[in-house]
Amino acid sequence: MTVEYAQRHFPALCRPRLVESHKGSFGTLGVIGGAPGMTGAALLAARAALVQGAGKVKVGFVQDLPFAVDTLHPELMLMRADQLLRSSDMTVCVAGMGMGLDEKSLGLLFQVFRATIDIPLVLDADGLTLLAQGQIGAGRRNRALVLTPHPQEAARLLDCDVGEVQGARARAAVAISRKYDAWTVLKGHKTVICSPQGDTQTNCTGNPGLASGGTGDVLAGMLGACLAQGIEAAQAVPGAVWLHGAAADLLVDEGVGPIGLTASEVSLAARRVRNSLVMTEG
Ligand SMILES: NC(=O)C1=CN([C@@H]2O[C@H](COP(=O)(O)OP(=O)(O)OC[C@H]3O[C@@H](n4cnc5c(N)ncnc54)[C@H](O)[C@@H]3O)[C@@H](O)[C@H]2O)[C@@H](O)CC1
Ligand SMILES: Nc1ncnc2c1ncn2[C@@H]1O[C@H](COP(=O)(O)OP(=O)(O)O)[C@@H](O)[C@H]1O
Repeated sequence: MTVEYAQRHFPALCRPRLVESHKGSFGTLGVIGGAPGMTGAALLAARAALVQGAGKVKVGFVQDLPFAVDTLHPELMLMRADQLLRSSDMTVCVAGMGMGLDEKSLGLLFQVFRATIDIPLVLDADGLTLLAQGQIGAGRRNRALVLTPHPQEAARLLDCDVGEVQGARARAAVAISRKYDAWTVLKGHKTVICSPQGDTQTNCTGNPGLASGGTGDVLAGMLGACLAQGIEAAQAVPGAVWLHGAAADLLVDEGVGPIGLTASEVSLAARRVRNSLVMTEG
């Protein structure tokens, strides 16, 4: 990880906050996910977004409210997914983490696509598995669609074998971007990022400490937060992936992991990395 690399490639991520900024300057992120048994997936994404600088973060659970407040982060606004989808102030949406795969989840995803035509949408996890079923078309959108599959989800999106994805990762990422007219983040060792136009790049940060449940949810939240802060997808997408890996690398350098590294720790370390980029800007 070098500060110079980030400042050269993702200058928008390294900009200091304007002194006259306010919470409205950094967007309102809606996180939709967390069906029963996977409440944590939505919380991980939402908490990651909060500490990555989103102005306000709302969580729409795919279940009745599991609790009235997140005691670790009471800053989060908690509601049911249908309530969040009816609110009009979301400026970016992140959906799919622990969303479930039943009919109710499919119906919700349909509503998510409908409600987000004019705002960026980051789709992860079960959201991708549902999209791969083909009943919902990504459709025409006015703002970015970002798909963040791990190799198994990529194989579902392309209706092929995971071995084929891993055997030609860049080709798989391009195929997903073309099929869905979207940014693709094909996760795993050396994450491949592909623009909707088919241009690929390979991320250079990260380590096997990230191979634990929930780190992908954290990445989705970070991506949403960067987009909510008004950073264009061309920098927000590769920038958030770089930050996420750089956070894990920092933790390993400090002796936290790779064994036993947790997603929550990555989230907090990513805040430190992000601020270190900003503070050292000349
Ligand atoms: N705390 C929580 O509530 C958590 C909930 N989660 C949710 O659990 C649901 C199921 O997600 P899963 O991803 O576990 O299930 P999937 O069935 O989508 O994928 C799991 C399988 O994908 C394959 N795979 C993943 N990464 C790979 C790689 N780099 N190379 C090769 N194969 C790879 C492996 O065979 C793995 O067993 C999602 O909705 C997810 O968001 C997870 O995010 C973990 C944390
Ligand atoms: N060996 C590895 N090297 C680098 N990054 C990894 C490695 N294994 C996993 N990751 C990263 O960790 C995250 C895992 O995401 P995902 O598989 O969706 O997990 P989850 O669904 O449990 O949150 C991705 O960002 C992926 O790129």
